[in-house]
Order: sequence, then C-alpha cells, then structure tokens
Amino acid sequence: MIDIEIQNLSKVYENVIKQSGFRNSILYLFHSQKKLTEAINSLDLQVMHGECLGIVGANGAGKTTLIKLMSGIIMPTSGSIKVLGYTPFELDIEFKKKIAFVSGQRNQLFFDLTALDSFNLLQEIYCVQKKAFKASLSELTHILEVDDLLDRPIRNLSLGERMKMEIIGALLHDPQILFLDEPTIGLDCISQGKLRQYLKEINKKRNTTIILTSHDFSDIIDVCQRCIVLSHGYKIYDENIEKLIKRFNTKKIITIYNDRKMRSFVLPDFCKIIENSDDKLVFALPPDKVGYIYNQLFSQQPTLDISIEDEDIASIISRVYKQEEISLNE
Ligand SMILES: Nc1ncnc2c1ncn2[C@@H]1O[C@H](COP(=O)(O)OP(=O)(O)OP(=O)(O)O)[C@@H](O)[C@H]1O
Repeated sequence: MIDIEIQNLSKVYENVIKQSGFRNSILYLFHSQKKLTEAINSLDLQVMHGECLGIVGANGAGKTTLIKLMSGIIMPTSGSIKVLGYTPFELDIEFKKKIAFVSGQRNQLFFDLTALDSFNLLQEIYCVQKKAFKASLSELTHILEVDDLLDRPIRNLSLGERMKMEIIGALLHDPQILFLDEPTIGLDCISQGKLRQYLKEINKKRNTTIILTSHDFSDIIDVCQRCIVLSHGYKIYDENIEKLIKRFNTKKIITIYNDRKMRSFVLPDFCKIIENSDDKLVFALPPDKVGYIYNQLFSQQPTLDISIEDEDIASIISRVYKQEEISLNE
C-alpha cells in the first residue's frame, strides 16, 4: 500500500526584501522588492506503508520544507501530494489523527502545563481510549526514562528532556505515519540510541511509516532502509542506504598505531595522509589497494598494530553533496 505519493512537487517561498535605514523604510511603503526561493523543485516520491525513509541534505537543501509539505504544515506552490489518500494542507481532521510531526526545533507541547497534563490533553484531542493511552504512556516514559519528570511544567525541563516529552506526545495516539525533523537534537547519546531503538521497534511492531530528517547520519543509517538526498530542492538520490554507501564508499581508512619504525615507510601516491601524529598515522586509499599496502606494511614490520575501516558515513554523504555542487556549477 502506498502511504505517500508525490508528483512534480515544487515549493517557492516569497519574501519581501527590506533594506535597512529610514529612507528605505519609507520607500518600502510604496515599492517592495520580492525574493523567491525555490525550496523544493519538481520532486517525485513514493513511500510505501511501513517504510522508514531518511531525508538528508546540506543546510538549506529543502528537508524541513519537504517534511512540512508532507505533514500539511505548508502548501505546495505546484504539483500534487497525497498522504494516506488525503491532501495534507487541507488538514482534514481524520488525516491529523493518522499522522504525527515532531520537530527538534519547535515545541508543540504546552509550555506552562506539566508533561502529564499535556499528555492528558492530547488524549482528549485525539480521542485515544484510556486503556491504550495509559499503556502507551507507561511504555514510552519507561523507555525514555522520564517517569519521574511527568509532574514538572514543560518549560522547566532541559532541552533533551523536553525533546523526549515531544516524542512521547507525538506517539500517544499511535499514528500511521511519523514525521520526525531532527528529533535527536539535544539528546545525549544514550537517549539517542534508545530513541532509535524505539523507532525501529514501532516500525516493526505497529508497521508505522517513518519519515526522518537528521544531520546525524547514524540516526538515518540505524533507523532507515532507504534514503533520499536533497540538493537545492532537487532529489539527487533515492536509494537503499546500503547501496548508496557502497556506491560512494570509494575509500578505506588505515590507521597505524604507535610504531616509530614505520615512519620511514614511504606511502605511494594513491594514499592520502589524514593524520600523522606521535601516536598514529592515518591515511586514506582506494579499497582495491588495501591488499597491496597491507602486504607491504607487514613484510617490513610483522607485529604492526593497525586498523582498516570504511570511511565514515558523514564523509560519504558530504561527497554526494559535493558531487552535485560540481555538476551544478559545470
Ligand atoms: N519561511 C521561509 N521563507 C523563505 N525562505 C524559506 C523559508 N523557509 C525556508 N526557506 C528557504 O528554503 C530553503 C530550504 O529550507 P529548509 O529549511 O527546507 O532547508 P533544510 O534542508 O531543512 O535546512 P537545514 O538543514 O539548515 O535545517 C532555504 O534556502 C531556506 O532559506
């Protein structure tokens, strides 16, 4: 079953340019200049029910805009978008009950209420049955370890604690689609790990469709099977994550620890030194040259302490962006 069907979608923001100064303020009353920003360009996308889709891209690539379009917070300029058969920006009440939106940059819970009062209010708003509500609440507060914070006003919680409450609030009504825009901002790495684990669990148990944006690529890799890469509002990749990494993983990283004898070893030109400090030498090289270098190193020093790793995903994805920058500038 298709949950999200997007065709030729574009979003152009229109902003009035206002120059500083008194004279310009007067001129602005009679004549204003407009600046258009094409945040999403001719985008096609299909998401099946139960999929976990990651949206990645550099700052300003259009990730938040796309997730806002899908959840109905903003209207597209052109193109068509259907989510669970609804047109999101019409904000049909049944549509709102079937989705949830969590943003790391925006609070949705009521600042002056305690977390528990906020959740009780959400239960009423979404007409969640008392029994199901209690079970979900106790499960979620236990997993995210916030049981003892429920009676505190939201405004008195730390950023990470507030984020956890936002996530709980979003999941209480058991949405069919969960939109998450940078949900791990402010979470410590243990909570981050628990949240990812929980997202995978609800995806598996409840078959919840998850759409996730994050600058932390480990979130995407851990939770999503597929990801799209946006650049200047265009979708430049739409692929299974493993395939994307394989395609762009063109380097291996070798680290040699604490071996002064190897300082005299001359690396061939295809090796690029990343770090050469007192305690380690780190260099990158093409994967097909690893065997050759490995043999060379060990023939000179059989007791070497070395590690061979894949390039980290952040560098791989940033190479995907850069490649697109180059092709746009050509
Ligand atoms: N309300 C708005 N009015 C005008 N331009 C906007 C508005 N919101 C976003 N933009 C512009 O649209 C483009 C896409 O913004 P968007 O927030 O979707 O990017 P993003 O990929 O989420 O970026 P980031 O990673 O920095 O959060 C940017 O150029 C941004 O400046």
